[in-house]
Amino acid sequence: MTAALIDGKAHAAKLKARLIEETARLKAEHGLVPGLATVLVGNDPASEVYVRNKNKTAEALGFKSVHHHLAETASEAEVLDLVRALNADPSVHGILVQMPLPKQIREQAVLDVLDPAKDVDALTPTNAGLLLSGRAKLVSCTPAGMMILLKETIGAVAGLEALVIGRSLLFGKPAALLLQAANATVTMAHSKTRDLAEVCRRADILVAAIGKPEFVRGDWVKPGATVIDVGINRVPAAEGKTKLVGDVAFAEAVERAGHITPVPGGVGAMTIICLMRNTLIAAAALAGLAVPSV
Ligand SMILES: NC(=O)C1=CN([C@@H]2O[C@H](COP(=O)(O)OP(=O)(O)OC[C@H]3O[C@@H](n4cnc5c(N)ncnc54)[C@H](OP(=O)(O)O)[C@@H]3O)[C@@H](O)[C@H]2O)C=CC1
Ligand SMILES: Nc1nc(=O)c2c([nH]1)NC[C@@H]1CN(c3ccc(C(=O)N[C@@H](CCC(=O)O)C(=O)O)cc3)C=[N+]21
Ligand SMILES: [Mg+2]
Repeated sequence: MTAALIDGKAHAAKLKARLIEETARLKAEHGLVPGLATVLVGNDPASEVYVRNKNKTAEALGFKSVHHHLAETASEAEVLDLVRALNADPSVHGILVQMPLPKQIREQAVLDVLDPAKDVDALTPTNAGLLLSGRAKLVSCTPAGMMILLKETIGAVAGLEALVIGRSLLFGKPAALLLQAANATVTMAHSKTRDLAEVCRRADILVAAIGKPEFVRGDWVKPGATVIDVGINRVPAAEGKTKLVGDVAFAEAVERAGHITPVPGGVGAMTIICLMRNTLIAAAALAGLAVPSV
């Protein structure tokens, strides 16, 4: 059996079209222009590319977009001051602080000052807690993108065995909560999990967010399962070039899975557009308007 590919780009394009319409409506009816501020600390080339793509997409939707780039050596106080200034800026509705941060800066300290109403990554304790309570206003971008792809490709996940490998605040934890809220039977695995291959073989939905290239092998995949590959790993390729691979050995897994997300062009392609959706939702909520159902 060869799996059907889940086309993240196509689903992202559909959501983008709806967001363009809704952004135009907010502007025409309420004079509201959603504003996204991105903060990058340091010079990680991959992070620079992603943050640039976030600003470009914001502009393509008709958002206001501002970028703040701080030096690798920036102090925690500098980052906190910047976040406080963005909290206070009424033209900014979404603030994204690209992770990871240099080691002199505690991520927790940054998330403790970030206004939850502008926390479009949903990383603050308030938004994480609201998700836990089933009352989330802003949902983490990549997990939200995963849920859209699952709904559009396999429909209901109720009663299915879902496995999430990885337990980060950015992906694994919120992804597991969303799957559980959709009535999947959820297992969370991590670096201390014993016999991961056997745990994987039970999963109807196998989600890998590990950060290790092609770690999940094809024979770990239950035949017919839906595989969501969150990993983004740049590895050496032919002729001194590099290429992106996921956390799943795609060529093997595609022979066993029912549906699978490629890397790139899978769930990663949904992340940025879900960030824009959160920025639009945050802008409407901060302006006291009905939250658009996009
Ligand atoms: N496509 C997208 O939009 C996004 C992609 N990513 C990508 O997803 C990947 C994961 O990132 P992120 O969620 O931030 O996770 P982290 O990098 O913060 O953590 C990795 C997780 O994987 C677990 N892990 C590590 N080694 C193993 C192992 N041998 N077996 C089982 N589990 C293991 C860790 O377990 P433990 O907790 O025990 O240490 C940890 O929970 C990265 O490649 C990242 O680039 C992330 C976010 C968005
Ligand atoms: N505060 C914070 N929020 C994040 O959401 C966040 C972060 N920090 N740190 C790093 C990870 C990683 N991440 C990705 C975003 C977009 C793609 C993406 O656009 N992927 C495309 C293109 C990949 C490519 O061609 O390079 C794809 O998979 O098709 C991937 C990964 C967000 N992250
Ligand atoms: Mg740090």
